[in-house]
Amino acid sequence: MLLSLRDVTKTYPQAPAPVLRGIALDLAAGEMLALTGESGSGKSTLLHLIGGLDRADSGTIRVQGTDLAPLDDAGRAALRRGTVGVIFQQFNLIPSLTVAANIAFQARLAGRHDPARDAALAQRLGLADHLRKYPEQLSGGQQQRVAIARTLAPRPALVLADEPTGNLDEATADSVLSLLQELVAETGAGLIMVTHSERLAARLPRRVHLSAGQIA
Ligand SMILES: Nc1ncnc2c1ncn2[C@@H]1O[C@H](COP(=O)(O)OP(=O)(O)OP(=O)(O)O)[C@@H](O)[C@H]1O
Repeated sequence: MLLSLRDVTKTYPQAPAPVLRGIALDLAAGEMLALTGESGSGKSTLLHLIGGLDRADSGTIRVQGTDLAPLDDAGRAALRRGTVGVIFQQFNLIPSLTVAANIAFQARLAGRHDPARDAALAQRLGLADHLRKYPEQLSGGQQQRVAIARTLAPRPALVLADEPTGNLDEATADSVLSLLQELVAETGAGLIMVTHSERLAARLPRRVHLSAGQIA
């Protein structure tokens, strides 16, 4: 199993109640899942735990069989460099780097930089004519396509996307999600995408709905 969660619980310090309770979830390689739920239901928190950006209080999270609980910060960072790729709503590109250098960034950190892979991704994502530009010179849709290329370049086994099209208009969101799905499918990775949009959730084969910190 690519991803396996059992009885995962999380309470933020000073919070009156747990934000996640008894979460169990399996995701197989190649599976794509939409994570929905109302604002504050714990979607981003769950994604952060899976990506090793934060720690669960109890329960187990395994990525490709590796339990995240005993990993130190370096171990978690290594997981995000190579195995788990994260795409954010705000793109999070590095403003001082060109598009080409942004695309290469993650794979370089992972020691897996492959210029041919970068070129192929740039071509597929319609970025080939923008490689020498800087992020601020691109539209939102173009910036998110750069972020997708950066995340997919090292061939992560699991892609986590937190409202990846939340800052884009409907038509741009549709085309960016199509590209993301196609490219993830080609690598056989798993995908978990947080979305508020019924329309976008319906495009993924599987949906998990969070309600008040539990899977409904
Ligand atoms: N770092 C934090 N410290 C304390 N409380 C937090 C923290 N991050 C989130 N929370 C709280 O945890 C709950 C769940 O937040 P989370 O961001 O996971 O929800 P969400 O479902 O992703 O919401 P949204 O759809 O609005 O992004 C909320 O009540 C939020 O206020």
